[in-house]
Amino acid sequence: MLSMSDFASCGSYEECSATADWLRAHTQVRPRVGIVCGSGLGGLAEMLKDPQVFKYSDIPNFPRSTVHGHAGQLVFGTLKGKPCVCMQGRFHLYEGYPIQKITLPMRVFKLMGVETMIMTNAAGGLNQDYKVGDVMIIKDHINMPGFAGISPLAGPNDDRFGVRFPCMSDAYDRELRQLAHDVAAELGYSDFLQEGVYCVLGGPSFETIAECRMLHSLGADAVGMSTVHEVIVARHAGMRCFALSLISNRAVMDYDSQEKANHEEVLETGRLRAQQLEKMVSTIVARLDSDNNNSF
Ligand SMILES: O=P(O)(O)O[C@@H]1C[C@H](O)[C@@H](CO)O1
Ligand code: HPA
Repeated sequence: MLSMSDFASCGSYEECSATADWLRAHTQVRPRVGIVCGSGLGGLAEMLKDPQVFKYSDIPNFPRSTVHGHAGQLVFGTLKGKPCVCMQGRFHLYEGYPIQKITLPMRVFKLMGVETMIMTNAAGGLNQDYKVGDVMIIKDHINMPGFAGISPLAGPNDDRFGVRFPCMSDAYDRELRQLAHDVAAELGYSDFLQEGVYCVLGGPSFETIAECRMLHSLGADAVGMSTVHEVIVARHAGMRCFALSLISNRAVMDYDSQEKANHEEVLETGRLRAQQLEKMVSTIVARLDSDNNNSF
């Protein structure tokens, strides 16, 4: 159980610096790219060469992963020659952590030198054109917990990370999205590639039919329980963000349907698309320097 003072220090500059210092002392890798693996997508971490693996339970100030399909370890290594850090497992609001704790790794990565974040997740498809197994480039989000005042940036702003009122209209980097389209076309993946709006809810219950209908009518193409909080903190700290949703199931929109969302189906879809998703992410990482004028 966290005390009030634990809550106050969650995600603070001092806490994040202590974690970044500890990691720097334990690995030679100075990552420029951070990757977050969604449910069932942990195989992304296994692409890293010369991996150095830290269990979350061994890293100061890191929460533990509690969800099946989230291994709970941080992997440092290189991907296509680029120094990377990969979260093999993320944290979710429904696990009971303060939202600032969920997003602490983003600030730690920033302090370690990460410039580009690539997030992945599993999500329910609301868009009626989407099929299970489609991969959606996130172009924008709807932050439902944010409407209720649940924000990782709530509380005093620390200017060392970013400004009090960060802009979110450019949260998902336009050039990286274009790069993903180009890479998918080259790999022959365009048939299952989509681009759309991701809506985050608190979970852990899946949505009711009425909720799915409402979210769809609001303009959401996919619904999930993660990513957005990480993106908000990463953007606040000035990192570029790119995010992919694997449409692991179709959200139930019809009262006659017998379909029921379940975590096993989510993990199974991850297994089916894992290789292609890994290929797509690694090719994007390989191209980061030449196609996006960044400073590798
Ligand atoms: O971490 P992600 O967003 O991929 O996890 C999704 C949302 C829930 O945690 C879980 C539901 O199956 O998968
Ligand atoms: N709803 C919310 N989160 C999810 C879903 C869903 O249908 N599928 C995977 N994560």
